[in-house]
Order: sequence, then structure tokens, then C-alpha cells
Amino acid sequence: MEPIIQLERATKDYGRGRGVFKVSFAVARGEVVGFLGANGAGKSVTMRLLMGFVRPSSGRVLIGGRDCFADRARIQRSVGYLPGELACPSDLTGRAFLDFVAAMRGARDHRRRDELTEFFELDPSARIRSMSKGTKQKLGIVAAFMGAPDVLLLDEPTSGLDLLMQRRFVELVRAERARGATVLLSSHVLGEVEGTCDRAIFIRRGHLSSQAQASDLTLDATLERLYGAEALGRHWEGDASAASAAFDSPSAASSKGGRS
Ligand SMILES: Nc1ncnc2c1ncn2[C@@H]1O[C@H](COP(=O)(O)OP(=O)(O)OP(=O)(O)O)[C@@H](O)[C@H]1O
Repeated sequence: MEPIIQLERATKDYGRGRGVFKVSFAVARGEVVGFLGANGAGKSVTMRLLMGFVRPSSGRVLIGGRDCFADRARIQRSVGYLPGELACPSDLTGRAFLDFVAAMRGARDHRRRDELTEFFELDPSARIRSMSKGTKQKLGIVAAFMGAPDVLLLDEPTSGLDLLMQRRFVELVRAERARGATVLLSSHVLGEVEGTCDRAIFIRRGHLSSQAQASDLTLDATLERLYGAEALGRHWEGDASAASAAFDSPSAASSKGGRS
């Protein structure tokens, strides 16, 4: 199968063990792949390497055979990217932001943007600064998908979305998959990976650790792949009675607004 997304021993070394190291994997045309890892494992750094926002310390990062850093202007125009956190001027309205992204991509047809806005029940007339976390996330989703890109890089796409919107997101990714899009999707939500992906790859402390078919992602097996048996064996051993006493003390009550 023709690889569209390709990393070959890609390394971004931020020092003191932080970053990603010798990461190699490929995503074939039309595949939808989940990218799973604990907090700080290296998912976003890998996504940023693919978008050409950072230059690899060594190794190769390619989309459609093009070097993601050398060809970053073209990559950033053509790839649908949903960042972990939307970084955009917050005094813009949602609509102005979407217009800006469409202009950057050279998109003139706003039909799909309007369909997506309606599907996610997004009011784009509000200023971004006044939007709730979930509303901002919907805006990011519309921006990433509206150009019907061939390749989508989605960094924790349903973060902050309510249950109904999570379900709509899964429907959308399934439709994109049917259209033939190639998708890499990082997530902490197993149901979303199972519902949308063919397979999942795991990253642990900056190193690719394993992969699995999405249909084999049981909770216990996934936890072990993500954290290892040692971390799973650790349990809360703090003093629960001290914690509840702190909440019940008169000073705690007064600092919580006089709870009686
Ligand atoms: N610009 C940077 N400078 C220094 N260290 C960085 C930088 N960006 C990321 N890192 C480090 O690289 C590692 C991987 O971070 P990354 O953001 O990719 O994690 P993640 O898997 O996306 O985590 P999360 O699930 O919490 O979003 C972390 O140790 C992080 O502190």
C-alpha cells in the first residue's frame, strides 16, 4: 500500500529525555490510524513535526513524499490540522477565523464550511475569546475539515466536546474515511479510536512502543501498553481521613463560602 504519512527514525530532542526519538511508522493512503500515548509521551511533538512547525533533529518526516519541514508552506496549506489547543487571535470572531483559514488554503467554496458549522451546531458569529472550550474545539474541527483535505492530522480532536458532539465527530471521521482521506488521530478516548480507526500505534516516553488492531483495544491491554504494569500497580496511599477532615474543618468551610 502506498504510504502517505511517513516517519523514518524521526527525532526531536528537547534535552533531558524530552521529545521523540527514532520514531518510524507509515500510514497508507485511506487509512485511519489512532495515535495513543500517556500525557507527555510525544504525540503532539510528532504532529508538529508532520506539520513542519518544528525541524527534526534527525531522521525524515514526509507527507505524500514531500519533506514536511522543507516543504512546510505547502504542507500547512494542504493538510487538515487540528491542534491540541487552538492558537488564534481571540478578538476575532469564529467566522473571521474560518475566512482566514479558507483564504490561506485558497478555498472559495463555503458550502462545506456551512454544512460542518450546522452539523456541530456552532455559532461562528461569537468572538473566540467568549467561546467555551467545547465551542472553540468545534471551531478547530470545522477549520480542519472544511477544505476536504486528503490528509488530516487530529490532535485530541474530541477534547472538551460533549457526548453528542463526540458522536457526531465519530460520524464525520467515518464519512471522511469513506471518502478516502488519510487520518492520523491522537487520542485518550478509546471509544473514539475503536469507532473510527483501523489500527492504533502507541508511543511511550518518546519512543514508538507497539501497535494493535483497533478492534483489539481492550481497556486493560491498552492501559498496559500505555503505562506498563508497574505504573498500573500504583494506588492512592494518602491519608483519606486527613483529606476529609480538611474539607470538614470550620476554616475549610468558611473558605468555601460558609458551607455548614
Ligand atoms: N517546545 C518544547 N520545548 C521543550 N520540551 C518540549 C517542547 N514541546 C514538547 N516538549 C516535551 O516533549 C515531550 C512530549 O510532549 P508532547 O506535547 O508531544 O506530549 P503529548 O503526548 O502530546 O502529551 P499530552 O497527552 O499531555 O498532550 C514532553 O516531555 C514535553 O514536555
